[in-house]
Amino acid sequence: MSKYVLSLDQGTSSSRAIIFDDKGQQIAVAQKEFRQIYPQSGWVEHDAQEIWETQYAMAVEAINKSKVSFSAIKAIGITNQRETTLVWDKATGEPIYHAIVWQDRRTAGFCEELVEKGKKDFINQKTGLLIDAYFSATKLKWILDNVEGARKRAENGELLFGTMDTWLIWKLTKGDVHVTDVTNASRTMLYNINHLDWDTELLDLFEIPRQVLPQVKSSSEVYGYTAEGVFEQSLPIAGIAGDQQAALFGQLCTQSGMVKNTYGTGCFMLMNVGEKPVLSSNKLLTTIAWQINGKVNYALEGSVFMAGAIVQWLRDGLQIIKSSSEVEELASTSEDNGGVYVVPAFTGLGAPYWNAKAKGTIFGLSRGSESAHIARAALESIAYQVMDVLNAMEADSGIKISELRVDGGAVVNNLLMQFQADVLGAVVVRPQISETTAVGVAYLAGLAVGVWEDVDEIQQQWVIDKKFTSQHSEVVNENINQWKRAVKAVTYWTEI
Ligand SMILES: Nc1ncnc2c1ncn2[C@@H]1O[C@H](COP(=O)(O)OP(=O)(O)O)[C@@H](O)[C@H]1O
Ligand SMILES: O=P(O)(O)OC[C@H](O)CO
Repeated sequence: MSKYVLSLDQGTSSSRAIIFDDKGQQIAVAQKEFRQIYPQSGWVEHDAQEIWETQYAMAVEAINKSKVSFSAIKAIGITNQRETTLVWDKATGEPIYHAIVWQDRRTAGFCEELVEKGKKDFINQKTGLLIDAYFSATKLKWILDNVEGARKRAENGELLFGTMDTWLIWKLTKGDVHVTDVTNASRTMLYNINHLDWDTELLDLFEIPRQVLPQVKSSSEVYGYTAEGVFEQSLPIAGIAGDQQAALFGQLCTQSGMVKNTYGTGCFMLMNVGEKPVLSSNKLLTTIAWQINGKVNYALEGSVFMAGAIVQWLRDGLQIIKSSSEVEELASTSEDNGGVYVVPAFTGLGAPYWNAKAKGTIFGLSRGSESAHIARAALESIAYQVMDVLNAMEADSGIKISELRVDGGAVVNNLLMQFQADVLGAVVVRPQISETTAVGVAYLAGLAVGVWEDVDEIQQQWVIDKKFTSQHSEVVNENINQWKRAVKAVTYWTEI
């Protein structure tokens, strides 16, 4: 009889639930978007109750759609938007404030102060992270400082902190289990990735009482069981991973030097660097990839803020396409970019630049420029940004990357994938399973309960859909040079 795993994929814009069978095949999926709350410019919040309600409803819907019996579902795996920060009352289960989302910039000023105080290396060596409002620590501090009475209640042990994995498990177990895993902990800026524990000096720096923090577990073990009445039958919760780490696992990048890139709204590239952390000299992050059977794997990570989002802008802002999928056809009507370059720094530039003040810019317009050139330049800009991150990764790791495994909504675009291979001078490989995040955590959960014996067994389930081989040429070299000049010009504009 087949065995099944339920994956809960709690993302930034929607809650999804997917049932996988033991061949890694998707049996049923349910997805629901929830509200994005923008109380002020630069602030982004989620209603944590809505996250729980949508995630729970999707789990029930996916189970019903799958027609799989509860006894055949062997485990639940949870993967989530990372860093998003919630504090709730231990006794009532009520959040004391909305969840502050990873994109929220309200603590940027405090982060600048920390940099000015010379805390950069101190924090980087302990956490692998750069000081930024992106991570949970300053968000948690903000809640304790700004919600009336919160700090006192936290010190009295009345409040709990968690990222979305922790919150969902606490709800699924009706308040019985308060845990997270190493991958999520490694994004808080409170966790020491060398000692694998919350770091006392960091807790002091950010004034965080230890008693609010969840227990940190591996990414693959039974953390607890769903409480009575949640589902028809109690199910073990056996896998947790931040969504980008889950995708790295779902892409079976289990050997040191293997790299995946996810092309969604933004891009997240992760490289498995093995069992020792590698600190970056090129403004990448060091993070924990997973912990299985006591063994920790580390990763280097680079994020690009604007990837698929530039295509959304062509659709909603410029209105030169009606749907994202039309971009490939429009870009293909021109043989080249006609000398047009887009630097999509609409919300600054991410890795490896970390220029928060950069603005989006289009270069090289002429009377002959057409919407096709802009569409092509926009797609090319995604590939150049990924190239910059990959080059930084090669420099940090000392490894020449010859293959990039890709996933995410934009990888259906063959023109983009071919151009990506061309500028990287590497093979771009698109697997058949597109839900790499959800399948990644299904694997982590299934490994813990024996659905799969080991990684070797899972390895065979990763099947290639299409390989894009590099056709690197002089023209591509020239394109890359022009891109570099464009980024320099944007940087100059920012400085002025
Ligand atoms: N054919 C396409 N070419 C390029 N980008 C696309 C295409 N189809 C979808 N996208 C982009 O992919 C993104 C959605 O991917 P998804 O993985 O669902 O993102 P997220 O998880 O960040 O919401 C959108 O930004 C969309 O514009
Ligand atoms: O929910 P996603 O797919 O946009 O991913 C968000 C990342 O985990 C943020 O670090």
